[in-house]
Amino acid sequence: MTPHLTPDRQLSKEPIFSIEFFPPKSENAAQQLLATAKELQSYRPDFASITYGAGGSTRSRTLKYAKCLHEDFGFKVMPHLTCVGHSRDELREIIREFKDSGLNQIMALRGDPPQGETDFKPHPDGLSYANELVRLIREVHPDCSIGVAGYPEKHPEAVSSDVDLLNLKRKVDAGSDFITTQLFFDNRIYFDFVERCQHAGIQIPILPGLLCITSGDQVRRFCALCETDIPAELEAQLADAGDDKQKVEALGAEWILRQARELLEKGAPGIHLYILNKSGPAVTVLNGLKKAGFYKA
Ligand SMILES: NC(=O)C1=CN([C@@H]2O[C@H](COP(=O)(O)OP(=O)(O)OC[C@H]3O[C@@H](n4cnc5c(N)ncnc54)[C@H](O)[C@@H]3O)[C@@H](O)[C@H]2O)C=CC1
Ligand SMILES: Nc1nc(=O)c2c([nH]1)NC[C@@H]1CN(c3ccc(C(=O)N[C@@H](CCC(=O)O)C(=O)O)cc3)CN21
Repeated sequence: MTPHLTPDRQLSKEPIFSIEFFPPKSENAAQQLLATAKELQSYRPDFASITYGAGGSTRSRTLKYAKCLHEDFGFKVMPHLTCVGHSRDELREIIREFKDSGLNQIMALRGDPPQGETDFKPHPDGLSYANELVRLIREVHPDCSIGVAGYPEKHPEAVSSDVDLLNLKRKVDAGSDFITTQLFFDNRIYFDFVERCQHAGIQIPILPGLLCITSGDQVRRFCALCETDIPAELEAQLADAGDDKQKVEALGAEWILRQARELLEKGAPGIHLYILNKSGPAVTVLNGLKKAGFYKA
């Protein structure tokens, strides 16, 4: 099963378009998520994913907002699930909860180490790698569409790109349906990755993940963490814009619109936007893609 395409999009063979939320921690942040969901509803994303942070509180928050986006806004929702801090039995229970809530897509991740820790430590009765989680989801929720993460610039912990690719292949062989990539700002990196995946026998869709930039410091911090390169041209634009939030958001949206246009022109199956619960950049990108003829008005 490929990622869920809305039926009319499938008929018209339009590329996939999906958005990613994170579960809000405050009332203000919750209002922002709701306003963004409302604003993006009319763009009919094929699915909306929602992240899963480390620890117990996120379990209920991810499920709460997954249900809200599904039931109140009609999105097909793909909750993330990570192995962090959970036993196998707990993971089975969460997968069943997703299933019982009508959620039929899951992003299967190992997960980041909790804040303040540098190494991932598996739960004593838990799972160590995402390929094991893919297998567990297949057992508990056989008809689920399963997404996994791919790293065009290599996962920071992997000793080499080749080893990382073999590990991606394990996730594919365990039964995943599609790959969403880690964010990147240089399309050549994506196209090279797709080619390497093809050589490794990976045939499922590879959906490029693009980050909606909202602040220079935030993007630098996050890119340092996941070892994503910021091209010199983008860095120069960010430096030039400094703390001018409007300028940063505009140049960021323009950058990913340009990326998205080229990705789609050259055959990417669609785009996945890391929107950070904000609608502005996504609207700019989607309107730009409509204007370029990739989506119907
Ligand atoms: N929450 C989100 O939206 C996203 C989170 N991430 C984060 O990225 C990190 C990695 O997650 P995943 O990609 O799901 O992890 P993963 O389990 O696929 O890979 C983690 C590391 O272990 C290696 N590895 C994988 N399977 C292995 C195996 N069977 N034997 C030996 N080594 C293996 C990989 O090469 C990689 O270096 C997490 O920190 C995850 O939360 C990544 C993308 C999206
Ligand atoms: N290793 C890893 N962990 C993740 O959770 C993750 C990825 N990679 N890659 C794909 C998406 C992108 N995600 C992101 C990307 C950026 C921020 C970020 O910049 N956060 C801001 C605060 C955002 C806000 O409130 O506006 C920060 O300053 O950390 C967070 C999650 C979550 N995902």
